[in-house]
Amino acid sequence: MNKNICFIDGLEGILKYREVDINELVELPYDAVSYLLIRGELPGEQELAEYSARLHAERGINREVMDVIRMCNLNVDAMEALRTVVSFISQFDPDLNDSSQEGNMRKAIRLIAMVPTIVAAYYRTANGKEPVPPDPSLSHGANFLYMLKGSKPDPLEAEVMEKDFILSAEHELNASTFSSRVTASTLSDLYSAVVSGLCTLKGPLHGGARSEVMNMLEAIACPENAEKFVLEKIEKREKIMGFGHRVYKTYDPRGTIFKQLSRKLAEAKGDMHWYETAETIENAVVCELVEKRGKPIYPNVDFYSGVIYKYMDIPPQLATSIFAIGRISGWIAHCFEQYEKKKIIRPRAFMLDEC
Ligand SMILES: CC(=O)SCCNC(=O)CCNC(=O)[C@H](O)C(C)(C)COP(=O)(O)OP(=O)(O)OC[C@H]1O[C@@H](n2cnc3c(N)ncnc32)[C@H](O)[C@@H]1OP(=O)(O)O
Ligand SMILES: O=C([O-])CC(=O)C(=O)O
Repeated sequence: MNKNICFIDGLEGILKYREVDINELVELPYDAVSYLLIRGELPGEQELAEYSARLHAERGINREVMDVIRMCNLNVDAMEALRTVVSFISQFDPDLNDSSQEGNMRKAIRLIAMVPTIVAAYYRTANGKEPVPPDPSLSHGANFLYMLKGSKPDPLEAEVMEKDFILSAEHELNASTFSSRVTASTLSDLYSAVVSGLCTLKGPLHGGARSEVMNMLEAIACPENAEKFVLEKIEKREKIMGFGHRVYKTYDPRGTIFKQLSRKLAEAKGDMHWYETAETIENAVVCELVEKRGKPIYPNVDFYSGVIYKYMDIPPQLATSIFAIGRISGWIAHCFEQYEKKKIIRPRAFMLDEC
């Protein structure tokens, strides 16, 4: 029997994927974490080499897909493009209607491998640049940055990207995973389930908050403006993006790691500006909400990840689609578990009263 995909202790701030703590997972390659989520066990050396080789071999996209990406970037934003293109590529998958475990695994590998290529190609073509083909010698994170920017990434940025994908990979029955699982529960195909996840991740109360955090940082611009911005928002009873969580009543353990990583990047670049702006926002939100509500609200996974993207020159428009690159392994792990159950998820309407 497989270990639970995810364990969250929202009071103590503990997160595990398949019983491995997030602080240990973040030291592994994304491919190993993806394997762990989907297969249920950490891979041995040989298994990891084989899994990575399969992922690296499936990173390319064909000309028809490139044409659709070029069409998308005339009209739609990155998440709309990603949703459309993932739906479009299903027709090229020879295993689309093979619902055996092996057929689903082949689809999973293609999806995990191709999504970063789609996001990077969308970004480059939208900015009048030629897409950069994937480099099979690079890790998941380094290859994504290479396809996005067109040059081999600095090692610290590659490491941070890899960790970002790991920290974003899985979070139990969050809204997007739930919608992927519902789709899988009808025994619909894996592409359809991933499209459901993308559609749900896009909203600003979920993964869309990551883009909104970056827009907020840009609007605030410097630490001196942060407190006033926060106080005005709270006064108007508006939400501060990147704060609060349905499950965590304490600091999100991924928030702690993202905060450390954003400080590391800031120091390496000799530019504390965005880090200090973010920290001032955090202090103001925590103090003001303790004052107003008697209890604080802490940064969630979307807050300091947005700071990291600022340091890596990633535009806000891409932030949520980059979240999806990490989260797809979690969606797929849940779909596989659901396929095993062969049971439709069909809650009753009264259950929504508790949401
Ligand atoms: C990957 C992810 O999905 S992580 C979450 C990303 N989303 C965001 O960052 C958006 C901002 N945050 C939020 O909207 C919420 O905190 C959610 C959606 C994450 C969690 O929502 P819920 O558990 O339903 O909490 P809910 O929205 O009911 O908030 C409870 C209280 O805290 C307040 N609150 C919650 N989040 C915030 C926030 N970010 N800023 C200010 N106040 C907040 C609410 O106004 C509410 O106050 P009240 O009791 O006085 O009415
Ligand atoms: O779990 C949730 O509700 C939101 C989410 O996806 C995350 O925090 O990663």
